[in-house]
Amino acid sequence: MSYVVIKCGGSILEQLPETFYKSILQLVKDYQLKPIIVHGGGPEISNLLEQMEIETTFMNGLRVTTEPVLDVVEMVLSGSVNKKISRKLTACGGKAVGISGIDGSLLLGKQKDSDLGFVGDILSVKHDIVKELLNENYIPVISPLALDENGQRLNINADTAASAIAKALNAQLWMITNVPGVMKQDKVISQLTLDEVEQLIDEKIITGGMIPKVHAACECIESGVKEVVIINGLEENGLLKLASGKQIGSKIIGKEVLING
Ligand SMILES: Nc1ncnc2c1ncn2[C@@H]1O[C@H](COP(=O)(O)OP(=O)(O)O)[C@@H](O)[C@H]1O
Ligand SMILES: CC(=O)N[C@@H](CCC(=O)OP(=O)(O)O)C(=O)O
Repeated sequence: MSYVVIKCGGSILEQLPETFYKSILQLVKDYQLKPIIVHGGGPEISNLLEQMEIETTFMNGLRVTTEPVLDVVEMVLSGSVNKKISRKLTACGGKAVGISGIDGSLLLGKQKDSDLGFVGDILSVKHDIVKELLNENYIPVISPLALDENGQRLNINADTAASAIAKALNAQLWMITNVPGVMKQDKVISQLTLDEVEQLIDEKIITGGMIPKVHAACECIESGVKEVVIINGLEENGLLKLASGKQIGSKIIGKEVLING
């Protein structure tokens, strides 16, 4: 059994069909994989903030997080979004358990940059709770919050949280989003090296929410994670295609693979 972290982006969550959740269960049954879901919820947070007339801004794809914003982030991520995913997996016959990165002291973070407020980087992952759930055949569904060493809550970008968890478990990382991968001039780039990622950011071809995503992907690859791919959640049987080794979406690789020697 090997682990796979499936990061579900808020950009696509509302549109994921029932077959997506069913295929998560099929990964267990037919491919001997142990899935761990890490989810975002950026658009849902922005919607509620707007309804509450709380202003929200982003810097390089990360939400500037004041105390009132943090309350909404926790409410949306660990509340409605987390429970909705658990409910959908349960409705398909899965054993899902929704937790946040705070539960079981899973994610220890530290404030990233004072300009971003309560936004964190991950210092360590205490994965006991995840392993115990997996051992009992539960599917962990994790929302991206962390505590710092003083017990302060931190808002963690979901790609960053997924990457840290994949690294800690030496799991594959599949990032599910609303685009077919990293795009350049309307075409998907099927393989990208770490250097190419930086170049595309410099050229402003990779922008916004794709920046934390590719950075999280690169960190994983640098620390030895076997496979990191970015795919569209609406790709038909996308998860099963990945499980059977088919090349879809964008794969982040350490260095160029020379096909003919
Ligand atoms: N080069 C690029 N290729 C594909 N998407 C890009 C690129 N640059 C920026 N993006 C944006 O990144 C978005 C995905 O990031 P984000 O909205 O944070 O998604 P998620 O909620 O799934 O994490 C895409 O919808 C697209 O608007
Ligand atoms: C620090 C930071 O930006 N946190 C994100 C957490 C949710 C997230 O990452 O959701 P997506 O995967 O849908 O983008 C936020 O507040 O929107």
